[in-house]
Amino acid sequence: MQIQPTASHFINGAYVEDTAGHFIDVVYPYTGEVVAKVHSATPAIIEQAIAAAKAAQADWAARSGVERGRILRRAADIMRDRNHDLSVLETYDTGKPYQETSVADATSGADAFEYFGGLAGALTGEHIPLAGGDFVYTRREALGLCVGIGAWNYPTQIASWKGAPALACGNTMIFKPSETTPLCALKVAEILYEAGAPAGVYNVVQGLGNVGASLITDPRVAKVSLTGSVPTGKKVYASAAEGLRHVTMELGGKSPIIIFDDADLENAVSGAVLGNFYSTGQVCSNGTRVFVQKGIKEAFLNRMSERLASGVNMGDPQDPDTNFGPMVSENQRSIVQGYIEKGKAEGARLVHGGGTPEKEGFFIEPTVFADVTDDMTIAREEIFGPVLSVLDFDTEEEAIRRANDTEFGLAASVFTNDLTRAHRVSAAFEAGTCYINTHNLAPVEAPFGGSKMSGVGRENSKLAINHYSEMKTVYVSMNDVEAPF
Ligand SMILES: NC(=O)c1ccc[n+]([C@@H]2O[C@H](COP(=O)([O-])OP(=O)(O)OC[C@H]3O[C@@H](n4cnc5c(N)ncnc54)[C@H](O)[C@@H]3O)[C@@H](O)[C@H]2O)c1
Ligand SMILES: C[N+](C)(C)CCCC=O
Repeated sequence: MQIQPTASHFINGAYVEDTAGHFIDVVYPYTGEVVAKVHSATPAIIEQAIAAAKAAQADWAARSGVERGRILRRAADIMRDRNHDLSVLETYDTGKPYQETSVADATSGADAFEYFGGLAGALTGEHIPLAGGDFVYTRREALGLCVGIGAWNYPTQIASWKGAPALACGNTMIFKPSETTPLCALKVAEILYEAGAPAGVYNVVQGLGNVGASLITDPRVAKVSLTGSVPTGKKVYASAAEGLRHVTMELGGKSPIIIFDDADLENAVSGAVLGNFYSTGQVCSNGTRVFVQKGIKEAFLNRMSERLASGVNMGDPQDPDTNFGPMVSENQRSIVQGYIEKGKAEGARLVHGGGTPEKEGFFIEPTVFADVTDDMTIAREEIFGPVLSVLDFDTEEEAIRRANDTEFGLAASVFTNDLTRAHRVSAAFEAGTCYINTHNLAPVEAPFGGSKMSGVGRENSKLAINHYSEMKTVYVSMNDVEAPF
């Protein structure tokens, strides 16, 4: 497996380098070793990428949707064929276990290219008949050059979820991965080019926030789509607003899971496991505030502790038997440790985990707190690590009110066997993505995104097309022009 990429950036159909850019170390979270180095983009690299993407856009948009779609579907096939290698790379980049990456990352990227490749040929405007024979038709047109900026938890998926709808609509893209996980997006660019995307259609440049900031203030850029934290989202949104650019903001969360007494306990525990410990808790939509009705609280805590004690296999993430990997970085681990200490200090009851195992890598144990109250720091702030907080409640009204008492609104789920309650609670949730009797599934066919401070716009599904295209109205007169003088 080649970990060091051919060069740091992929621009205009080729790997390019500018060694004047400062080094970014790629650290394998399991060993702490530097496994690759990339150079941050210099102003010359940024200019090269913008010029290439801008120059390629008109020709790409002028091709038929069927042709664009064929290229995207070919890219999906290549991604599936190379799933193993892409998953190994994703594991080096993030530390997530291969057991996860082999089913959730390149496969999710391939789904996006297949889905939006399928839609590309079906993108149309409409015909609107008017009085007197006049009519209007609308043309669905690309926005132009789009910038994608990624977080570090799903580098292949984020590069694909942004690239697929953008390219399907006839836009070109410059994608800047997170500086923590710079490798996977380069493979997405390579595959798209190999699949037939013309040079300049999908480009990748490396760098920290300053590179992202330079990209989105360039007047040639029409749209920015960010996946990242709320503080970054506020800055990027404000900056995009200066140029009235289109935006999609996929930001953080502090999502609730409500478990009623009548829920299937085993399913509820499984949902809370998926919603807290998958990807070692580094998932935006995690349901980290688990509201459990008092009647089943102790049973829930006991079963959760048993499942964690017997089921977690923490270790070498490249070993297919490992199901729990390290945190992405030393820094992220110490942030999470800080929250665990705060939880203890503020009076939450530590039920499971809380420690850092004596082994190499940035590991932290899956951690469960009970008796958490709404005002505790661990119940209010996004931790982005494997820390589950159990809060108990009496009534449905109370659970909904407390679940919604947050600035975030990314996801929410309800576990109950009462059909009408399930739909009532889902309707009451202030969140963009809700689940009944499950958590954290994100098929490409369904819109994904947040409300309140968790985001603007939606990724995936047919809705994403609206976020990467705009309608031009053409009024056609079939009559003489009536004028007052
Ligand atoms: N809603 C979603 O779909 C989703 C998915 C994954 C992660 N996230 C969120 O992402 C966060 C974790 O990721 P992170 O730590 O990489 O987030 P982050 O906000 O620190 O960084 C995200 C990206 O923004 C770039 N950036 C930083 N400052 C910038 C600026 N001023 N201008 C332009 N770009 C800038 C970074 O270099 C990085 O590529 C969490 O809050 C998580 O919830 C959200
Ligand atoms: C597909 N998941 C697991 C819901 C992750 C979506 C991206 C959030 O971090």
